Amino acid sequence: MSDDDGGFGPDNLPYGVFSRPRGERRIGVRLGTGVVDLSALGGHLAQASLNPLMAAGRREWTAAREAVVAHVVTGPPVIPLSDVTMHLPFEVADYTDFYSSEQHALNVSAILRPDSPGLSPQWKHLPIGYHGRSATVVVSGTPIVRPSGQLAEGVFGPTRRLDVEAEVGFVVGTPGRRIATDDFAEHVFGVTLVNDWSARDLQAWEYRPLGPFLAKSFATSVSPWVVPLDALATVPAPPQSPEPLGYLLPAGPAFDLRLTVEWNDTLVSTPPFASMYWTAAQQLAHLTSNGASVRTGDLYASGTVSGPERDQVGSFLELTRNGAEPVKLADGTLRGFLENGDRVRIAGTARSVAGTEISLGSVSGTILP
Ligand SMILES: O=C(O)/C=C/C(=O)CC(=O)CC(=O)O
Ligand SMILES: [Ca+2]
Ligand SMILES: [Mg+2]
Repeated sequence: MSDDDGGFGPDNLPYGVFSRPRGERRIGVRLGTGVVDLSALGGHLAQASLNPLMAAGRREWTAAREAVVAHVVTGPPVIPLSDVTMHLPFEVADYTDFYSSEQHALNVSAILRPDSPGLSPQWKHLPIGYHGRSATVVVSGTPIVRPSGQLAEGVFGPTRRLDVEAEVGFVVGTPGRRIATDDFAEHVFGVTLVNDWSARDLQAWEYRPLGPFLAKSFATSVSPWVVPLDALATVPAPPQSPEPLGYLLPAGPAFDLRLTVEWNDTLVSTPPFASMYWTAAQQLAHLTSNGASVRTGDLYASGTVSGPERDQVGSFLELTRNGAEPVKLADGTLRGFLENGDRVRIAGTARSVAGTEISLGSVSGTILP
């Protein structure tokens, strides 16, 4: 990452939607510490959301990126981020969350189900997921109000085990159904960072047998920046055994993304995305394999990203062993789960197709009572 652009140089150019005071929403790309207004380029770039561009398909995406790169080299004005408000960059259609980190699944199982630790029998045969709530996907910086709910039998109140999940989101551009893994890049527009906030006490009480419901539907935060697939270098997917069924093959590309999790400005974890078991192409193939359709603006998230080390986990449930082993923050205070006023920032870096280190931006949220 070069010092002067902070990972937001001309090899990156993630898209976002910004406004200036009393101004309308516009599409821009991040350049250094500012944003370049793309409205002068016209067409799908002169809109208030990324959806029209996302709906236009892969050829248009590549053409738009070429036009943006050509525009950026002419030295256009860069509006400082401090002068703009960032918005949700696209209208979220459906939101789906997967569970594709083997290490995360093993950790959670050992912590929450010590009587039967390990992967569930289908785990290596299909990418497990659930359908979430798109209406509560919010842009980074939106305060997160501590949810209330049933915490245990006869107890309704504010969650005492509010947690984060560091994830990578994939944004669908072109609609489709029964999408082959080879067609991943025809349908997926780009990548954004996701924090899938989770209330562990609600979750433990409500989730069997149908899975997460209110424990995760209250808020999901996303970065304001969508990094186009065209910007990202790919790496080979990790080996899978047993071999998945044919509709999940070939596995498709993997991405060497490195995340960081900061709790009140203390770096507590560095989750490695390259270690994910199921690829984003397999997740999309599975999601649509029954004939279900995806549409422009669908967001699907990887699942919590956890590596093998204690300081590589993507949730505080894992980091603090369900609160039993608190972490010490830089100010000397101890934390098991989130307290009111706490702030979490998930950031990430990637390798660009040009071989440079680029930033995925960040997703932050502060907890309100
Ligand atoms: O294993 C469990 O009981 C629970 C797991 C999760 O809460 C994780 C989830 O939402 C899916 C993921 O992010 O990997
Ligand atoms: Ca999740
Ligand atoms: Mg959520």
